[in-house]
Amino acid sequence: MEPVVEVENLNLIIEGRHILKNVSFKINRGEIFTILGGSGSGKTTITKCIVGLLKPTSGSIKVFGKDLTQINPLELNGLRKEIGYVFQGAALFDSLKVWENVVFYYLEHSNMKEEELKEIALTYLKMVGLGEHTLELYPSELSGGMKKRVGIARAIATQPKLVIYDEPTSGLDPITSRLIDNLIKELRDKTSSTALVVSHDMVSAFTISDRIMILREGEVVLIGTPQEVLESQDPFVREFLRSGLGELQAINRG
Ligand SMILES: Nc1ncnc2c1ncn2[C@@H]1O[C@H](COP(=O)(O)OP(=O)(O)OP(=O)(O)O)[C@@H](O)[C@H]1O
Repeated sequence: MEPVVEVENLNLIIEGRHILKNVSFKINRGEIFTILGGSGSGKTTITKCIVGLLKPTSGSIKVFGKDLTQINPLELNGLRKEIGYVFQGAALFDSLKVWENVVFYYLEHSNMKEEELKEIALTYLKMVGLGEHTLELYPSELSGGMKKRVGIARAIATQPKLVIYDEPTSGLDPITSRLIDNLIKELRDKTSSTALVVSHDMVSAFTISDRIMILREGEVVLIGTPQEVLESQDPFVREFLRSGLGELQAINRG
C-alpha cells in the first residue's frame, strides 16, 4: 500500500543554518507515527514541510502520493484539505465561540446556516469528549485540556485523512495528557485516519505510537517500533531514554 507520507533526503537550509539533514521516512496508512526529539531538533519544521509551508532546499516529499515540489498552489490547497493540523497550544481564535472555532473551515468555505454548523460542531465536540454546554463558550472560559480538545475537534471537522498533532500534551498535567493520548488513538481507530505526532513527551510516544522516529539536531537517529527503540544500543537513544526513564518506568508499572 502506498505510504501516506514519503520523505526522501529532505534538507532544509535557512539563512545558512542546516536545519534538516537528509531526513528520510515513510508514514503508512493508519499508523500513529511519532517524531520524538529535544527542543529545536526540527520536529515542527518537518511538519511545516509536509503541509507545504516550508520549501525544502533539496529532497522530495510526497503526501498521498503527490510530490509537493511538483504541484501547483491550487493542488496544494486541495491537499491541505485532507490534512488536519492540531497546533501547539491549540491556537484557537479568542474572539470566536467554541462552535465557531470548530467549524471555522465551513464558516469560510460554505453558506451553511448557523443551526447546521452548530450541529456539525457538536458532532466533533462529542467525538473529543466535550458536551453541548461548550458550544457557546469562548476559549478564555476553557481549561488547557479543553482547549486542546477543541483544537483537535477543529482539526478533524473537515474529515482529514492525515492528522498532525504538534505537541498535543505540552502544558497539560499527566492525567489530562493520558486522556489526550487515548483520544488520539480512539480518533485514529474511529476515523481510519493516519496520525503524525510531534512530541517530547516520552510516555505519550511510547504509549500511542506504532513507530517512533528519533531526531537529533535535524538528523534521524532511529526509526522503529517502541520495542525496537527501547532495545536500541545507539548511545544517543540510550541517553535520551535515560533522561525519560522515570516516566517510562511509570508506564511499565501502569
Ligand atoms: N523560519 C525559520 N527561520 C530560521 N530558523 C528556523 C525557522 N524555523 C525553524 N528554525 C530553527 O530550526 C530549528 C528547529 O526548530 P523546530 O521548531 O522545528 O524545533 P522543534 O524540534 O519543533 O522544537 P520544540 O520542541 O522546541 O518546538 C530551531 O533551531 C529553529 O530556531
